[in-house]
Amino acid sequence: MMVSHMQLLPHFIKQRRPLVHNITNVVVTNFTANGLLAIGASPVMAYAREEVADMARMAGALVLNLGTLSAELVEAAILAGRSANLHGIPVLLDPVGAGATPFRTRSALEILREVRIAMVRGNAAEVAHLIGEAAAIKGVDADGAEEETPIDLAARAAHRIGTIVAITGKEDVITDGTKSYVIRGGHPIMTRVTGTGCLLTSVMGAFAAVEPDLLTAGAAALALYGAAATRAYDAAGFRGPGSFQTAFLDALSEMDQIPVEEEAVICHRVSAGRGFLQ
Ligand SMILES: Nc1ncnc2c1ncn2[C@@H]1O[C@H](COP(=O)(O)OP(=O)(O)OP(=O)(O)O)[C@@H](O)[C@H]1O
Ligand SMILES: Cc1ncsc1CCO
Ligand SMILES: [Mg+2]
Repeated sequence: MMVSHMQLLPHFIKQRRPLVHNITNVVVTNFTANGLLAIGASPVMAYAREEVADMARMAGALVLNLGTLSAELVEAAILAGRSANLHGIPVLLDPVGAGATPFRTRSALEILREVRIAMVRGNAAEVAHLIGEAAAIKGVDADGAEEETPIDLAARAAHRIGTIVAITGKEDVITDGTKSYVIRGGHPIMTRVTGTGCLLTSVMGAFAAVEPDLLTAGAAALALYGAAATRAYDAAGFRGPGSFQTAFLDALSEMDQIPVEEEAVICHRVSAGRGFLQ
């Protein structure tokens, strides 16, 4: 079922054009809107306290991103999140820079307390800080080549926070604490284009809007996003981060025609809450 079912989801997005309400950061706003449009979703950015609850209620998913944080943004995120919770709409959290300042960590934790979050997506450092494990992050070697697969960290976070947790990097992992996927794809050039992580969280929101099994939705989004990035890098005429960003938007618009290799998606089951059996 796995990959073949995942492969259907981009078609559903193009058919249903789900509204994705983003409360996001000023750096990635345009890229996020264009990326969501490319896959066939309907993006909206709305921040005013006066309207966030009404907008969230109409959406297929709500994405909260803490990249350019303020007290007002946290307030709006909580109002929108509570409205989404009330109406059964999945809420995703991108805790950008958690751990970088106390305000960022505190705000992410406050949102996790006040809103029922379905999915958290961040890099390993951000997720580790959310569960107070900053010191436990394994280092990357000098070339950044040997990053540890953070599957156990993701599972601990899923248990402690009580959400699905996705950690991205060289390899992506996603888990609900019981079942997990390790996904290979993408390209290192993605770290040289700002907002590839932020857009990914919003793309996961679009997938969550069309697939009620949120772990499957998240894994499918990671796999197809990575496959689109690989296709973009391979596209003729690639010269650097600028042309990659353009090629990536083009590849995202063809997501429904990009095959995901079976070997790129590995499913594991948690054994007794720690360690994984394939
Ligand atoms: N070394 C790498 N090789 C392949 N893909 C990568 C690599 N690093 C990141 N990616 C991909 O880039 C995307 C963004 O992940 P990343 O972990 O960089 O997010 P992030 O740190 O939140 O980024 P940002 O904050 O800039 O939005 C994911 O699809 C991930 O798979
Ligand atoms: C560069 C930057 N600063 C705050 S948010 C952001 C975009 C990546 O999340
Ligand atoms: Mg990020």
